Amino acid sequence: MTENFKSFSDVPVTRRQIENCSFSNWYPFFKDYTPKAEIIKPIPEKFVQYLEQDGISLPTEQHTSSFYTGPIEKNEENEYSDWEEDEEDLNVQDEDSSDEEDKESQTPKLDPVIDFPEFHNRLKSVLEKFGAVTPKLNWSAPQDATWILPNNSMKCTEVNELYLILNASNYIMHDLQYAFDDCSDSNDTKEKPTYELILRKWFDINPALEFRVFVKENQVVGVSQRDLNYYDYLKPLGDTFKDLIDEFVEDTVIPKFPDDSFVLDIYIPRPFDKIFLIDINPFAKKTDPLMFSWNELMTKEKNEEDDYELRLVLKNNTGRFACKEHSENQVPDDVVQASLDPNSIRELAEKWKELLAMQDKEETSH
Ligand SMILES: Nc1ncnc2c1ncn2[C@@H]1O[C@H](COP(=O)(O)OP(=O)(O)OP(=O)(O)O)[C@@H](O)[C@H]1O
Repeated sequence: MTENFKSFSDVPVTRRQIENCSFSNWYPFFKDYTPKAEIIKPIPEKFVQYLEQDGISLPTEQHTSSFYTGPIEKNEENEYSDWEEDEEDLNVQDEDSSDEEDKESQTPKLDPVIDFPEFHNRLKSVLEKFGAVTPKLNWSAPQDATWILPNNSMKCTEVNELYLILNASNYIMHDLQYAFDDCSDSNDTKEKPTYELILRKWFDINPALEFRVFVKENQVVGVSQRDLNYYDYLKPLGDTFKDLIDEFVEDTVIPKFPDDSFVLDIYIPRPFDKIFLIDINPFAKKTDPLMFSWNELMTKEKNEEDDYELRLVLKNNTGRFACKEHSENQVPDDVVQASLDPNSIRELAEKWKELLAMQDKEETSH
């Protein structure tokens, strides 16, 4: 083990390292290995404000979404609600805050067509070119907000879907507000990053064939399955995957990527002869270690055969790792179904209210 990595708390991550993982900084090096993408950089300041504002206001041009029924309000935690109860709750606040809210509600919401029309048209033209896209900002994709789209995925085929999913995501807010929070040199400069929007052409990915590769000081120290479900066909393919990963890291990534420790997200589709690069993350706590722990990765040394572990969910440890990521996505099936149809969402709201009223009655009678 080298002196640089004694224990997990000793791992410094710098602003530069985070910036190196920003999509537009690595994409030009690995274009041949990355699914098609369009980078919009810089994005207009007004669009950043639009993402940060309370609530979602969709463009004033004709709404084409079949599921959009009106404004959706965001609360302080960037969560959404259009229940009346919440509005009533808000009224029981001290005068100052209600004044502030009055002011806020009087502030006109930004509107893409009026406030950033060129950017809005650019989004539409990329959608036309690619057919379907999945968005991300510099580092994060809105994986926590798929519940807001009818297909319950990050696939966007129209511009309103882009606005909805980006606005609903806390992961997107993280990129906007906390990107450099854990950096050892984050206090040196308060300078904000140059924000970018990435529109990746959609393709159907088999999650079983996505892997996360941990590289420490130019050595692969571990590879984890990314989707933590059990797939019986993965184990016999282990050696094939490792050969491809070794070659890709040594011959393609290390010669071009500026840091010597990093984490790759890769995809190895059939017939298992090529690697696609999905993302590069910092070798740091903010990157999910998946089936490893960070302590384990930090202290990992190659074994005698100069080998590392490809960790898979096995039949006998299915329960240990099987969990749904991005738990925000776990909404009741009724809600997902209702989001497909405006009438159903109204019915669901009514039912919900009735249930709450019944519950209230029961509680007061006890
Ligand atoms: N072009 C694409 N088409 C369809 N799905 C995609 C595409 N690119 C990425 N994905 C899916 O989106 C997921 C998230 O993408 P990505 O890793 O870039 O986001 P992220 O926010 O950096 O995630 P994490 O925080 O887990 O690293 C990928 O695991 C993959 O399943």
